[in-house]
Amino acid sequence: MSDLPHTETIGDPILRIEGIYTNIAQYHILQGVDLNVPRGGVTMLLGRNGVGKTTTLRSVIGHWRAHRGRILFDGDDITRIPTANIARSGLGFVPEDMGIFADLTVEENMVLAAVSGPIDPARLDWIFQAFPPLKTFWTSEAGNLSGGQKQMLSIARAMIEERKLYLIDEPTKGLAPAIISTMARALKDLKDQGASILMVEQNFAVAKALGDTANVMDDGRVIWSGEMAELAGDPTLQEQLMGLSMEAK
Ligand SMILES: Nc1ncnc2c1ncn2[C@@H]1O[C@H](COP(=O)(O)OP(=O)(O)OP(=O)(O)O)[C@@H](O)[C@H]1O
Repeated sequence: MSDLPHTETIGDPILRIEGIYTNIAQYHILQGVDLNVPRGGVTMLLGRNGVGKTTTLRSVIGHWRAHRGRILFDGDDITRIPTANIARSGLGFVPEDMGIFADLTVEENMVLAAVSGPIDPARLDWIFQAFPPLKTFWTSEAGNLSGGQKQMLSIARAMIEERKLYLIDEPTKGLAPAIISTMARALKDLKDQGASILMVEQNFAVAKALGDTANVMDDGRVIWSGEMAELAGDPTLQEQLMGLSMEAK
C-alpha cells in the first residue's frame, strides 16, 4: 500500500494536518492523521463507515480537539484556536447534520452565516440560481423545508461568503438523484470559481466527478493519498483500501 506518494508534490497547501490524534470520551478515534489540502480544487476524504472522516473535519474546525499533532490553516497554527475564530478566519463548514436553525427563516439563516457583514447581492443571486427553492422559500422557517432543501440551505450558508476553505461533510447523503445532481452542479460551480474544498462523500459518481485528489482513511489514519482519477480507475486499489470497489457501493 502506498504511503502518501503525492504529498511532496503539493506546494503550499491551504490546510496541513500533521499527525493529529483526537479522542472522543475514552475512545482513541484519530490516531495520527496526516493530510494536505492543496489550494484550489476538491480534495476527497474517503473510507469505510466509522473510520474517522467526520472526526477529522470536526477536529479542523475545533468541535473536537486534537491532543497531539498540528493543524495549519493558510500557514497559521489553528490547533488550539476557538472555533468561532477559525470560522472567521475564512473556513466554511457544512456539517453532516446540516447545522441550520430550524426556527429561523431561510433569510435569517443566511444573514447569520454572512459573518463579515451584509450579504453581497451578486453572491446571493448566484446562490438562488444554484438553489432556486431558497428564493421561493426565502421567508419560510427553515424547519419546514424538505430534506433536500435543508441541505441546499446548509451549503448555501457556507457559500454566502468567499471562504479560503470549505469543509463539506456528505452533502448528498440521503438525497434523491435529482437533488444530488443539483448539489453536484453547485459544488462544481464553486470549484470552477477557484475554491478549495475538503469533502467527505460516499457517492462514487459525485466523488469521481468532483474530486481532484483523494485521501482514504482507515482506523483513524490516512492510509492512501493520490489523484482521484487514479483511485477511480483502479477497482483493485479500491477493494484493498475500502474493502469494496466504489462502483459496487
Ligand atoms: N460523540 C461520539 N461519542 C462516541 N463515539 C463517537 C462520537 N462521535 C463519533 N464517534 C465514533 O468515532 C468513530 C469515527 O466516527 P466518524 O463519524 O468520524 O466516522 P466517519 O468515517 O465519518 O463515518 P461515517 O462514514 O459513518 O460518517 C466511530 O467509531 C464513531 O462511533
